[in-house]
Amino acid sequence: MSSLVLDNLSYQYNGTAVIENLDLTVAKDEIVCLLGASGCGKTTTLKAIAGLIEAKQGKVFIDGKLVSDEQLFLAPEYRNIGMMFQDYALFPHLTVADNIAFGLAKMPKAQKQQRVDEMLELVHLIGCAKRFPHQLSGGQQQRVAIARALAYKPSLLLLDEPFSNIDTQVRFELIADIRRIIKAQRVSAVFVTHSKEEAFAFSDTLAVMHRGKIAQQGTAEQLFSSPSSKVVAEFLGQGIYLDAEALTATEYNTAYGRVESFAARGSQAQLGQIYIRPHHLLLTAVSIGEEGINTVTIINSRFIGSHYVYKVMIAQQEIEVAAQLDQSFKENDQVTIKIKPHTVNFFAS
Ligand SMILES: Nc1ncnc2c1ncn2[C@@H]1O[C@H](COP(=O)(O)OP(=O)(O)OP(=O)(O)O)[C@@H](O)[C@H]1O
Repeated sequence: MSSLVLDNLSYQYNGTAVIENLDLTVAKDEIVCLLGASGCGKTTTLKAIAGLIEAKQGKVFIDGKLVSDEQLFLAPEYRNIGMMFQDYALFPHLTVADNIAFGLAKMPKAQKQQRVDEMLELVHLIGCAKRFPHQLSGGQQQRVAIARALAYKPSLLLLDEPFSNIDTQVRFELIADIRRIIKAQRVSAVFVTHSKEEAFAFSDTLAVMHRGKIAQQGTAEQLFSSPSSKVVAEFLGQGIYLDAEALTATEYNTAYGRVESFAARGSQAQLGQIYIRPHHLLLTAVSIGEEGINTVTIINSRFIGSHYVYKVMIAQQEIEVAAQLDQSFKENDQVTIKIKPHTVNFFAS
């Protein structure tokens, strides 16, 4: 059974559609990231799942139970969800232990103490039980927040940009740690962010949102290598479009030579564009007799320790290409560009 199903969900603010016919499924024990540009409707979707807003169009099921549709609306406290936000939202006047125990009011005292101890151990804060939130670092406060959200064993955890107030230096350690904690508790989660790096590090699958809809859901590798639309391709990484003509199912002709694909083209169309990412490109010195063929100019060059990064202009679009240390070029050098064989993303025109 899925932990969460959103079926044809829509929501408007003052008559403006913010979520439109959105479908999303979160499997048991899965962490799904809602990823998308600012204003695409991520937080609104999370609020509709939590019951913080009433979505009258479409259905929300949590653990197979209908919690919201045109007629029914269950308040957040009846949805068995845990929530975690970017501003920690801990109670400042309560100790760490009391913050964690907050949702366990109805539990017998001894059991409550045991659960708080378990959670403190899980988040590595055993020695901090009697401290107050202001005596903790940002990362420690988020550990308390996750302990509090998980203490009453919710079916589903909702996280809205929980790492954005954490220093970049410790952020990715905290992300790995909170992922470990969620996996250890076998809880499903929906995580909202606009950061691809956080999404890659934290989630099992990504759901890219665009204008109130899920554009595509899949693993990072699936979305990266087989984006279903230009929106997904562009969101997942810097690249450029080249006009292309399909020659065979696996070969294309472009202004920069022929490109071979590892996978057959999905569409019947012959004309369109292919999306090229930096790692598909190879820059080499111009060989004698090949001057002018597939050449580009180095706009600028940066040495970053393990390799060089060269900015070049291809089909009126700038792109930065990494090259090994033995490929040393300087500004204004002419170089030959080659598109390596790869799984080509072709979009029919
Ligand atoms: N209370 C509100 N009243 C009116 N419009 C709102 C309200 N809250 C959000 N919106 C609008 O709804 C749209 C979606 O907002 P939402 O907060 O869901 O986006 P988001 O994808 O989470 O963005 P961000 O990454 O910037 O947090 C935006 O255009 C926003 O301005």
